[in-house]
Parts: sequence; structure tokens; C-alpha cells
Amino acid sequence: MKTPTSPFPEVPYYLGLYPVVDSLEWVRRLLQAGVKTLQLRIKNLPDAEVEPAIIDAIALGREYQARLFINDYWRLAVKHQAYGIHLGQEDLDTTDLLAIHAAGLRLGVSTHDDAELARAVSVRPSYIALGHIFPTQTKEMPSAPQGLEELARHIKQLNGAFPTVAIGGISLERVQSVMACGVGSVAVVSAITKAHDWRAATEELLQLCPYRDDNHAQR
Ligand SMILES: Cc1ncc(COP(=O)(O)OP(=O)(O)O)c(N)n1
Ligand SMILES: Cc1ncsc1CCOP(=O)(O)O
Ligand SMILES: [Mg+2]
Repeated sequence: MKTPTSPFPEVPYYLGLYPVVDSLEWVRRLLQAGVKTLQLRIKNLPDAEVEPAIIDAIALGREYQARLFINDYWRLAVKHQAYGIHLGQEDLDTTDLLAIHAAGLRLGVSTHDDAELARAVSVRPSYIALGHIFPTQTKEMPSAPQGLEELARHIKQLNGAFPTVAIGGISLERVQSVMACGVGSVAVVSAITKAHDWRAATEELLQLCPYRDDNHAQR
């Protein structure tokens, strides 16, 4: 893993509500609903198949002045100048971080434990994701949920040096307890996409997890 000699571009500490969705349709709906930070997470398709959705999602993100992160497809994200990219720990071994950095894209990195946190810190990404916090039905996880105590411990350990995003099993009912740990953002999938009324759920989540543009309030 070749690491850039300077940090990845900064993002606000309080990125706010951060829905992670798997289609252009969801990207459009959520932007129209006022979401300002989101991720397009399409899994395991050939680049050529996913490229049209990535191009359109990036264009929509720009139109709504939102922070749209692309999961996994870093080459396409660089090619089409996305706002940012989200990568997992395994991705770090196979990704050209120097190319992402040179292109000026923001980078978010997943972490699940102390060792992964240390590795993420060494990359100096734009934000660090911490999870999974609670059991989740959305993704098969090899590790146990971290829980709130571990989340709070990791956030304290980072001491405001990086914006943080909590992910995994975060329901509407759990958001406040997650925010109380000092995290800057809450990433959700099913709390929105499986909600009985996704608009109402998004509205409530936006209120509970506000975006703040005062860069690095924690630093
Ligand atoms: C905000 C956020 N946090 C964590 C993840 C998980 O990313 P990754 O470990 O790369 O796993 P996949 O999402 O690719 O299955 C995420 N996507 N977003
Ligand atoms: C992509 C991902 N990475 C860690 S947990 C997760 C899924 C989160 O989905 P949900 O909010 O439905 O638990
Ligand atoms: Mg990934």
C-alpha cells in the first residue's frame, strides 16, 4: 500500500445523515429530500455495467451540491471526478491511493477494530467509518458488532483528528444514542430503504443527525 505524503482533502466533521444506497433512483430521491451526504454502493458488477449509474449519480450530486461518495469503483470515481470514494480495508491493498489523492478526491475508510483503525489513520483519509455498531441484516459481517462503548472509545482515541461515521444496524430509535458517542455522521441503509415511509424516516433522521458546515468543529 503506497500512502500519499499529505492527507486526503478535508470534509466537515459533522457530515450529518449519510444514507448508503444501491441505485441511481435512491440517489435522486434522497437528494430531492434534502440529503447532503450519501454513498452509491453497487456491489460486484463489471465496471462497464455500473459506469452509467456512476456518471449520472455524480452529476446529480453536483447539481444538488451534495457530497456523493462512490463505494468500491475507485477508477470510475476518479475518471468522472466524484466528490469522494469509500473503501474497505481489503480495498486498501488493491487501490492506487496515490491516484485518488492526485485527483483530489476525498476518501473514507472502513474500520472494525483497533488494528484497522491504526491502518486507516496511517492513510490520513478524509473520514473514518466505524462499524458495524449493531447487528445488521444488510451485509454479512465476519466480526461481532462493536456496540456503543467501543464506538465511544474509538472516537475518544481519535481525539477529533478525523471526521467519523458510524455504520451498521443504526435504526431511527438508535440514532440519538449513537450521536451521543460524539460521532460526526451516521450512515444508514435499511433505516431508510426498508422504512414503511422512507420520506418521513429521512426527514426525522436529517433532524437527528444534522450536517454542520463549520469545518472540523471537533478539532
Ligand atoms: C460509510 C460506510 N462505512 C462502511 C462501509 C463498508 O465499506 P466496505 O468495508 O468497503 O464494505 P462494502 O460496503 O463495500 O461491502 C461503507 N460502504 N460505507
Ligand atoms: C455496508 C455496511 N458496512 C458495515 S455495516 C453495513 C450495512 C449497514 O446497513 P444497515 O444500516 O441496514 O444496518
Ligand atoms: Mg467496499
